[in-house]
Amino acid sequence: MIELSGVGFAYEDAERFTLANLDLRIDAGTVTGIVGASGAGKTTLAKTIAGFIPLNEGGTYRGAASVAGRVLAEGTLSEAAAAVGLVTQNPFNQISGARFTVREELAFGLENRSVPRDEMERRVDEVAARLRLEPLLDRSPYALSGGQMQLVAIASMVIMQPPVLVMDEPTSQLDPAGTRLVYDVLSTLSDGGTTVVIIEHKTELLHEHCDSIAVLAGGLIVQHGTPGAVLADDRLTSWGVGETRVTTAARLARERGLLPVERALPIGVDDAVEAFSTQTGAAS
Ligand SMILES: Nc1ncnc2c1ncn2[C@@H]1O[C@H](COP(=O)(O)OP(=O)(O)OP(=O)(O)O)[C@@H](O)[C@H]1O
Repeated sequence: MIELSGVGFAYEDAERFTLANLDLRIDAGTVTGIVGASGAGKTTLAKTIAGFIPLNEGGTYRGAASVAGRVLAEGTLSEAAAAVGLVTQNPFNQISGARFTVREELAFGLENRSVPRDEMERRVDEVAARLRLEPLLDRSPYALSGGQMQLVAIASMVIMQPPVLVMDEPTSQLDPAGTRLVYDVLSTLSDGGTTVVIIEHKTELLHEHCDSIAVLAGGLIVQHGTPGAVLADDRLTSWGVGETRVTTAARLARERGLLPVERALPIGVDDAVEAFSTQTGAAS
């Protein structure tokens, strides 16, 4: 379980706290989406869950953040990295720079943990198959497209099998097929007990794949609940979060009297079909 209690953080020389007295509980083995306006502090929250804040970032920190009962701030950065894998927003920065091929890059973290060679090779093959990286294994990590680099950055974190995986906009450079691949891998990992936290602007994806969604605004978690409850919340756009296209269409339909005002707005296609079928049935 991830538990943040009264967490506040102000970057060095910043005029205000980016995170202000923030509380958040995330159950183990779930997939949780974090949403919020640009600049709301989502990346800062991701770094806090991973222990990078305060361990590797100057500034003013308060409160307590724990993962599986351990306060990461009380240990070392490498202990924190073993507990929480963080896939950062820019995959280029995540490439070690110490290895010549994607295969070696994927094995890099395992080498540092002295994982036996045969197990290392098995895990490289497994993650490469999962994320369709086989054709890239002998290429230089720097000779990849942005999307390919993003998949390698994700794979190099997934291969470490951390109990918690935090991903900061992991599909920002991926096409729909790559995006689906990543979300399928995340679902499989969470089925296996991994806790996944994902920062993502595409609310359709969060609706499909998350157990819960938390909204960050004004340095606080202002709403946390099921995707259905959060994405249908009338305050969503005022928090700078985009509703799904289905919800937008349903809202227009409601304004034109095609859906009753008391009915919760649908979020996904299946809910919409049900909402409009019921409506048609009631009207006939
Ligand atoms: N290293 C830093 N030093 C000083 N201020 C920072 C630093 N990183 C972020 N900030 C500030 O903290 C605030 C939150 O930034 P953060 O990147 O966490 O937001 P975000 O919600 O992830 O934004 P986006 O959706 O645009 O990625 C912003 O005002 C930003 O300018």
